[in-house]
Amino acid sequence: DRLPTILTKVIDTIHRNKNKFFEEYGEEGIQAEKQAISLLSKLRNELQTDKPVLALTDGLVDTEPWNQYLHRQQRLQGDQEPVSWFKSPWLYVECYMYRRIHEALLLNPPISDFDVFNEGKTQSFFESSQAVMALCTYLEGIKKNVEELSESQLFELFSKLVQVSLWGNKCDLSISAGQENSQKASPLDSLNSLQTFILVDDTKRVWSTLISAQKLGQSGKTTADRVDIVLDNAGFELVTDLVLADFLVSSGLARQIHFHGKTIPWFVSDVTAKDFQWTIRQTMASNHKWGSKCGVQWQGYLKDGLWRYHDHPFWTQPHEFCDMAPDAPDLYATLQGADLVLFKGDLNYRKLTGDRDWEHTVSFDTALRGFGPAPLCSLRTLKANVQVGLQPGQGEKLTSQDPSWMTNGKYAVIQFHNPKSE
Ligand SMILES: O=P(O)(O)OC[C@@]1(O)O[C@H](CO)[C@@H](O)[C@@H]1O
Ligand SMILES: [Mn+2]
Repeated sequence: DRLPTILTKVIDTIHRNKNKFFEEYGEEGIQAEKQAISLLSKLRNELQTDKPVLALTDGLVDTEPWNQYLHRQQRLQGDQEPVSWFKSPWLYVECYMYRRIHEALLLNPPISDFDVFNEGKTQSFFESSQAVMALCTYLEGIKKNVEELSESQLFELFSKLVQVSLWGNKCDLSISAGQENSQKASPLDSLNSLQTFILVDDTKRVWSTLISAQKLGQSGKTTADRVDIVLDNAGFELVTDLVLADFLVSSGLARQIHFHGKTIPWFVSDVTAKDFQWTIRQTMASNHKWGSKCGVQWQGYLKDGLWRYHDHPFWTQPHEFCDMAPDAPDLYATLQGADLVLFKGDLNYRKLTGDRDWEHTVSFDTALRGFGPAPLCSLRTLKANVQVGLQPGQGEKLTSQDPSWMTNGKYAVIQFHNPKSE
């Protein structure tokens, strides 16, 4: 239901920007706009009428892996019928739609790098600005006396900011098919009342991992070397991740944070390099004292190499993460350098667990099927029907109380896996 609506909005966005393309590129811009819309209308028709999934033709670095994946699907389903939209795994065709949107633009220079989701992402940031400033104010308050805090006080703050980042994942524009979905109130006030909606809470295990990774650093202080954050959505969610990352670095819990974003516009609201830089610049430019102080600090962390931003085409392919070691060994090796990897959001959870119809009581470790480059934790609000690691009877109870618990975004998990303790 959602995908055709999203495609229609994409077409409308391109059309609304016709004048901008004309001003920038003249008649060539108008031709590109028409061509891109025609490709996207064709795509919508293919999707709605269960046509075969087609090979990509745009010659990007990931075109070949995508086309190989199509062959893989074809082999899996047998060679009688072509792989088509309704008869293929949801995870695969949903990812494929976003890659085809990118292809439609890429094949049409000069508008190839137009981000069709940019308007929604920036709007969602501006609509959350009060909540953003409340978070920045809170963070600056913590940082004033962070040196004097005991380990248990640090744990309390860590747990709180993990939850803020967790609930930040409610604000995604894909689940709402692009409808406005921002954070209006300060999330800090509602953490207590949201606690009962966290179905699995492994925060203490995450904390123990961070603490046991503390080594004596060059500064003469003990710290873990590196925490990686596999980002999800721009807008409010990204700010919650930056706030958590700032806390980790400024409290000395981690020396470095590596962020992982997307190379192309993805699932409506996911973070690209441009969104990442824009969000930090925008926060810096805010006329709120603590907001701009945070923005300046974040820019400084990037300049000093304490924060790094990476992207890799694997994040915008349809593969489950247990395929990462063979299919993207360089990315797997990068993640192996982290003391802890945080995976944000629902799509990452689907890829961690392979989006299978697991029994809810199957363990997270089992569902990962060997994926474990480093200790890892999923921070995810539930929006798709896969959930593992629950207690016996927990899933049944939820189904009877709230039948759409797996998809309505009201529930969440903080789920941890340590490959070293297996
Ligand atoms: O990964 P996110 O941003 O938490 O969620 C992405 C999402 O909204 O998009 C799909 C629905 O179209 C689902 O995978 C999931 O519910
Ligand atoms: Mn997302």
